[in-house]
Amino acid sequence: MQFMQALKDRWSSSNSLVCVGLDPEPAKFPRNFAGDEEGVFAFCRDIADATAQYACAFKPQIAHFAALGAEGALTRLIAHLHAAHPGVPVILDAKRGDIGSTAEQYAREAFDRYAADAVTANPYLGRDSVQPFLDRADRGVVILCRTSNKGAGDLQDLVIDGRPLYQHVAEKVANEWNTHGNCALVVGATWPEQLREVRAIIGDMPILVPGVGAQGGDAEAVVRNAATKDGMGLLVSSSRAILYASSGDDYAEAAARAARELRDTINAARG
Ligand SMILES: O=C(O)c1cc(=O)[nH]c(=O)n1[C@@H]1O[C@H](COP(=O)(O)O)[C@@H](O)[C@H]1O
Repeated sequence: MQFMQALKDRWSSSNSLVCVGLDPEPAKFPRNFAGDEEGVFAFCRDIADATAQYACAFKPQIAHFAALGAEGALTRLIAHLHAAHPGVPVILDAKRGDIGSTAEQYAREAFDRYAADAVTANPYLGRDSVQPFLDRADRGVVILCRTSNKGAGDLQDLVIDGRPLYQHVAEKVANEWNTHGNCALVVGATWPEQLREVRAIIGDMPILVPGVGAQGGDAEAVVRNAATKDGMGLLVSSSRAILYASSGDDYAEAAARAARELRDTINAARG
């Protein structure tokens, strides 16, 4: 099924806008998990299985696997997510983008090697650098717009033709790049004002919103500023606050509780 349709179906069936981020850091694992490929896979699998009922999507972060030499765990994890939670789209957070011939390999990596339903992409090399992702009409392309980090404004806020660069990104993606209807944008939860501005530019296009939980973003403000009129349109993503809610034997229950609480906070704000 197409990523966008799968996401819409999942928003409805789960009644949740929570995206569960899977960023393994073995130093934070409960003591019975090793930091090897098997431990990384088993920990992420347990968290995913415990939180799936509260998730509209999963988002594994590729560097957290690759830095450990645990790409095999990432392959196994995504295969497990598809098999055990077939309705939940998987977004590979890789923030790719490069000259066309290299971007083509990145698209193959995300969609064919890892079988992700969507991938995050960096637009700053221009359209041709994300075209191989855009061309895969059945997969999602989640493009950085106004990132959650402190330095986001260093470049993304530079004013060109009277508007900050991130607004140009929003406009270009919505009006020019989204020919297959498979694009979404990334805007950090740490920037509620910019979320409101981006929503005004892009209509109903989905926004991936990292930055709640460990980065301190306000989930209620995210919903108030950026939900679509029908109370959808958002993937509010949290990694560490869910993954490492407890380092004890109750790690899976604690993760489920953290995901449920985030869902409930969001749903209360959706009204
Ligand atoms: O594309 C992303 O997912 C992303 C974009 C952004 O602007 N900020 C951001 O934090 N992320 C990712 O979202 C996750 C946030 O993790 P937590 O702060 O632990 O919830 C990390 O995997 C980041 O790489």
